[in-house]
Amino acid sequence: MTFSFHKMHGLGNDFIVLDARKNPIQMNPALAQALSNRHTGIGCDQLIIIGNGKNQADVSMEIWNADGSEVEACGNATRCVPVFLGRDVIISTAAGLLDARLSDEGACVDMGRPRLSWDEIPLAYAMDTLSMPVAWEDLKEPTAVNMGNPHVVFVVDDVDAVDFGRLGNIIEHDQLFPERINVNIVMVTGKNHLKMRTWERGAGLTRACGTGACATFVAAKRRRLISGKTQIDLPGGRLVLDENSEGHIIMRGPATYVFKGEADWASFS
Ligand SMILES: N[C@H](CCC[C@H](N)C(=O)O)C(=O)O
Repeated sequence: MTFSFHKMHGLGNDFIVLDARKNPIQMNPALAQALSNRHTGIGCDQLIIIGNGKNQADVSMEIWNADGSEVEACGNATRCVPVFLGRDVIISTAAGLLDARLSDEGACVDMGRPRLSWDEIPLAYAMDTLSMPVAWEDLKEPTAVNMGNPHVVFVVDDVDAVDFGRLGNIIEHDQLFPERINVNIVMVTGKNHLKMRTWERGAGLTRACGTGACATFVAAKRRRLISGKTQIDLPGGRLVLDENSEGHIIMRGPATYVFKGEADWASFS
């Protein structure tokens, strides 16, 4: 039985997009992992399933990491949905309703309000989340932010000098994080200008992480490293972050449609 898929990416954070609005798809961890595998499958950082929305949502969005874990939010994929559909949309996700609109650079999305208390991240026990009293070698005193998914943000002098492939993996799986964690490192490169990298929960080092950029913006603002609209440079390119009058995080940036493909479900069982 064959199916169509669409390859898209947000600054190189790449996705397999499945349109399940006419034919519902029952995804599971093993199948998500098989489809995401870059050697034996189609290959992606995350698998995105677009379904029919209900109530005020135009569509629903399911997000599966390459390791097969289903997660609550994906900023770069949220920008891809209006580009895929060719119109502005309200998207229902496990993290709530998201407003995603086409824009000159690709898309502009309202990623909602960050959650900042230790039990909303979540952490395994109570702790100040602005400057957490913890360290992993030279990465210390991070800020924790939940953007629908959990993040920690470390401020460093040089993001390119960090052994991030090793440390990111260690931190992701630390028992302080009962749901694991996305790990971000950031440096200030100018007034309201940051440079960052992300080790993603369930996907490892990626070219960009949209919710990571949102969490990093929130952390930098809380630490008074920036004030107002901010440009953030990620390995795959640039995002523009701001906060609206309701405290929602607004993210603008590219979203790219690459190609449509056909495959057979039997190849991934
Ligand atoms: N790895 C993330 C999900 C994908 C987020 C990222 N690709 C983005 O653009 O926000 C997690 O496990 O929470």
